[in-house]
Amino acid sequence: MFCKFRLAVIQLQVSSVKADNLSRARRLVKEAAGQGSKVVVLPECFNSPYGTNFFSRYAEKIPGESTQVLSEAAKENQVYLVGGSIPEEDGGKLFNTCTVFGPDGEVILKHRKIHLFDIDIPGKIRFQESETLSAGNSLSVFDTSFCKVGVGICYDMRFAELAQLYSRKGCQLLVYPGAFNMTTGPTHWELLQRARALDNQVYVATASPARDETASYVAWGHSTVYLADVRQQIPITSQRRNDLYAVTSAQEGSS
Ligand SMILES: NC(=O)CC(=O)C(=O)O
Repeated sequence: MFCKFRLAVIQLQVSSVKADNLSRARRLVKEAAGQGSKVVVLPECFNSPYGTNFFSRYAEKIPGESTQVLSEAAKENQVYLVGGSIPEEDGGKLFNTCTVFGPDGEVILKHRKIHLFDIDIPGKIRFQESETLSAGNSLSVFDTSFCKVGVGICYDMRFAELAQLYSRKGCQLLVYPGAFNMTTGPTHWELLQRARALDNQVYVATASPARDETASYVAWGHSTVYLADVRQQIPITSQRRNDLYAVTSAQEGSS
């Protein structure tokens, strides 16, 4: 089942002042809901600058200050709120974690970034999330009154198998809070979203922090929604040769 609804992606200005980030997010969720949005998506690291030197300083337990704000914003505005991500501290480890809240303000999902962003492009960008973060180990799907949704965070979008598994689980919308940069953004950000949408014939939505040229990590921006609504016309789901190939999850059978 898929019902029509309005989705908002919030390209939030993220500063080094956590309280400002939280109040800005709260105000914009209200504004999006006021315009009829039923599902609202915040960017990766919406409460903290994005950088390995910031994660431990901004990290919180869940539930904590930031998720409390998200819960209240979801409830006050009666929306499903995909709360971007925050640095989470749990058991002495740090994670890059997305929480999702229902219109009643209850948390319905916690997704920890599965694929850590470790890249080294000489002369351009070196970023090693694994220096401070641990990876999550679960696929994350939630139901809304409109459709089923699969969640990944930023680098997770590069892994086609994850999107394929979400699609096979019945997701018609994939959301990726993300923060690509000025090197990978221009070449891959849009291309990856279109690829995930086209391969799986699902909607894909991404929310990025707004670009801030003074930040240590300059986000590419360009939050987007992509649609590949050709399921009937080009029925690749039923044409798939499951007798020849398969994508399986180590969690298969347990979910
Ligand atoms: N920031 C990320 O997790 C991913 C990214 O910027 C990229 O894949 O490029």
